Amino acid sequence: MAILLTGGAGYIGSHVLKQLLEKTEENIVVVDNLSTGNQACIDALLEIRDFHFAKIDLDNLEMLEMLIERFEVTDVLHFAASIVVSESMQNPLKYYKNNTAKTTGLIELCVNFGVKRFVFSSTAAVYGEPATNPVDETVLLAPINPYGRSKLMSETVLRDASNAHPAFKHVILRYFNVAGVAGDGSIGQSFPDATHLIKVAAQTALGARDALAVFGTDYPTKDGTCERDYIHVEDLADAHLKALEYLKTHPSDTFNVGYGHGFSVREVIKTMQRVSGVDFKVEMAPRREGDPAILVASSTKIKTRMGWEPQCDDLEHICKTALAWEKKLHEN
Ligand SMILES: NC(=O)c1ccc[n+]([C@@H]2O[C@H](COP(=O)([O-])OP(=O)(O)OC[C@H]3O[C@@H](n4cnc5c(N)ncnc54)[C@H](O)[C@@H]3O)[C@@H](O)[C@H]2O)c1
Ligand SMILES: O=c1ccn([C@@H]2O[C@H](COP(=O)(O)OP(=O)(O)O[C@H]3O[C@H](CO)[C@@H](O)[C@H](O)[C@H]3O)[C@@H](O)[C@H]2O)c(=O)[nH]1
Repeated sequence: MAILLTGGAGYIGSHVLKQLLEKTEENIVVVDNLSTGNQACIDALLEIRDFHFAKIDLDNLEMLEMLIERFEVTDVLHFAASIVVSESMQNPLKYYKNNTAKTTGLIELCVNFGVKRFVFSSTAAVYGEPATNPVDETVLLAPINPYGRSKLMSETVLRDASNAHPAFKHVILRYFNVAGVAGDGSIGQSFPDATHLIKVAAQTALGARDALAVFGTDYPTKDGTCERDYIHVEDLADAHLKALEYLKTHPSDTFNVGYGHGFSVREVIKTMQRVSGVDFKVEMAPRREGDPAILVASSTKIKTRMGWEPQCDDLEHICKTALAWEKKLHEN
């Protein structure tokens, strides 16, 4: 029995990998093409305990098949994807190919080779521009960008596969905005061109960028800037461990993972300025294509059904951990 992680060298996958290595005794296999993930992260995690790492693309089905058979993989956590909303507007085919087509190939392989449980990294972007917030899992799914549509299509493939093959069960986790890094500072978000607000704010506070651009100040929100539900990556990682346990005794299902309250772009910037002590330069810019005004999770379902209890629901803490990691990257 073993757990396979795709995209385990990336930001979220590596934090889940860390918790699996620390808290379980399962055999673990990681595949990643290192397009945005990073070898240093794999090396740091190998210090905790041994696992198998293969640098391959998801489309290498031959190698994936060999790994699933050799390690007798029973569980798959599928993180590997392209993730930047704005890039998906410019280059949608990259998203449909890397996210939907390759995920379909992986699901087919899992069904054919007896994988029992599959946890899928979906996104709040499947909700598009919801009529009200917080959103629960039952509201209309109407993504407004190719990234969200590529993930929604994968959700559909997964549901249909489980319906047709009941021995293959899944949990879909719809993450809201993931931020922060591991409290011990051992791993973090390393991709230098990352576009996420909190990482960009930390880089600007440290002088790695001249200014932070606020994308849109005319949204129908509390201060005109977009509102998002920022969830600490360690709480998100814990949801994956709970999802694997849940699937052993429950049917397939879908869960939001967020805190249930939103912060505007201006509020995030103010928080980063406060924790860094740097009044960095902020510039107002036009809206970024594909951005909804507000996305906030209702997380009642995951709390009541899986017993998930967030430990890091604190924007200051999230910003502090992101800043500490950025400092470490800066010094190396
Ligand atoms: N970061 C967020 O706020 C957020 C929110 C919602 C959902 N998600 C989802 O979470 C998952 C992980 O995101 P992340 O933030 O860790 O991104 P990331 O870019 O850090 O991680 C993705 C990993 O997958 C690898 N990868 C990509 N395509 C691959 C392929 N074809 N073959 C093999 N490896 C491949 C990359 O090298 C990287 O290590 C993604 O599925 C993303 O859609 C992220
Ligand atoms: O330099 C920046 C970066 C971001 N923003 C704004 O900050 C908000 C958050 O943006 P970002 O951190 O890039 O995240 P999202 O575009 O909301 O998308 C993230 O969150 C989604 C879930 O809500 C995931 O699915 C995506 O993979 C992940 O990139 C948005 O309103 C952006 O317009 C700025 O104003 N300036």
